[in-house]
Parts: sequence; C-alpha cells; structure tokens
Amino acid sequence: MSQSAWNIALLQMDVKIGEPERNVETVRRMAREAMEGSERPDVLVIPEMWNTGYALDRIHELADPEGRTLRELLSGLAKTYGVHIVGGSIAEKRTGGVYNTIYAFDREGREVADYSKIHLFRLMDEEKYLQSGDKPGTLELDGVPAAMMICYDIRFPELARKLALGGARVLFLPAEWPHPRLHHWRTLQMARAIENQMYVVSCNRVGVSGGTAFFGHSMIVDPWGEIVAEGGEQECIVRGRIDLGLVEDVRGRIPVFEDRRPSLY
Ligand SMILES: O=C(O)CCC(=O)C(=O)O
Repeated sequence: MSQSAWNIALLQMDVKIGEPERNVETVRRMAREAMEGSERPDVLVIPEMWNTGYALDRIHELADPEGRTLRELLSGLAKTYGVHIVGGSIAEKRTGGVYNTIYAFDREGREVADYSKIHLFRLMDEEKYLQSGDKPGTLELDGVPAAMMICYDIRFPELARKLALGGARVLFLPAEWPHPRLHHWRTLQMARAIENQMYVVSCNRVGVSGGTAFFGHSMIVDPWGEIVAEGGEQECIVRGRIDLGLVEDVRGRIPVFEDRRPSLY
C-alpha cells in the first residue's frame, strides 16, 4: 500500500536535561494529546536526544542500554495509537560507546528502521562523548520511501541528495537546535526541500538547558519550499498535512534529477 497523504504531528517538547523519567512522561502525555481530536495523525515525530538532553558529562550513566527501555515504550505507543513514530533520537549505550540514535516504528508497533547521527556537532562537544553512526538513514512507511537525518546533518547537502536519489520523498529531522541560529535552521530546511524536491519534516525542542536556549520552530516544508506548518518557541504539538503526490508533481515540472551533470562536478 502506498499512502497519498499523511497528517503529521510534531511533539515540540521541553527536554529536561539529565531527567529521562520526566522526559518519558512528557512524551507519553504529548503522544496522547496528539491523538486526540478529529485530525488523527499518521506520523508522530519527537526531538533529538529527548531522553537525556545534552547532559554529555553524565551521558554514559544516563543513556538507555541498547535503547531497550525506550524502544519498548515507543513501540507500545505506536501500537496502542495505530500511528507511525519517528522516535526522535535517544542517547543509547552500545558496545563501543553512546550513540545518538533514531528508532522508527510502524502503526503495528514494529521497529522498521534505526539511524545513528553521522555528523557529530563539535560546537557542542558531541565528538568528545558520542560515537558517530556509519550508515545513512532510510525507511519506508505505508510503502512511502523516506529518510532520516539528525540536526547538524542538515548542513550536509551531499547526504540529503544521496537520500533523495535513493528515492526518499520525505526527510525526517529530529533536532536540538539552539539560538542564535534560527535563520540557519529555517533556511537550510527550505534549501534541502527545494533542491531535493521533497518534504522536510523537523521536530526541534524548546526550553533552556545549561544556559542554552532552544527555539522550537519545528517545521513541515513542502517540495516547493513552502512552509506547511511551523511552531513557535513554546512547548506545543505542531500539526500539518502533507500531500505525497506533490513530490512527483514538482519533480515532473522541474526535472532536476534528470538534468544533473554529475560527470562535471
Ligand atoms: O548546526 C547547528 O547550528 C546546530 C546543530 C546542533 O545543535 C546539533 O547537531 O545538535
């Protein structure tokens, strides 16, 4: 089955640094709230590192071993509500260290994909505490090819292009992106959406942690670069509907992929 449209709900939460249990309660509450009302979402998206925040100096003690507890939680929520979940990213402990990893689940609660952030953000010392993943993030939901990146990854156009050439029609982007780079955040998502003619669906956190203020502005950008939905700076659920047929329409009108000259650059 290939779906023609999705209702999306972005759980733009305030992540409490170093308090996984409180953050679990927030995710449970916001997932429940997202499912209320007439426009039931098809997909829920959660921010980056939502279990721990950037408690990097304690990350080895706080990270979820193999992501076991949180994978069970997210799978249970997906099954209970009959919704796909792109489970933000979590700090998870594996052999070799702590990874910043997205797990994704389908409406039956089956784990369908995982992706560990491959570009670690040196401005926030990630490379000192985290291990980087070594494969791009692809998934399929309702037969729709999609992709996953995390926060800083959006600065790497080569990665988004590779995922689009691989067939992705929607790019999911959990993030913890702070002030003062709101202009970069919005512009980079619009650019990736326009140049790859795909939806970009991001979920950023809000709140202040360790002196850093996170601005939210979770977004859904369509393949023309138009903003379908955008959050403010408070904790909230950002909702929007995406028409998956628009991807083929835009790709047909301006055939960027066919017009590429990769032998020249
Ligand atoms: O690239 C940026 O400006 C922010 C990236 C970031 O905060 C992250 O990857 O966690």
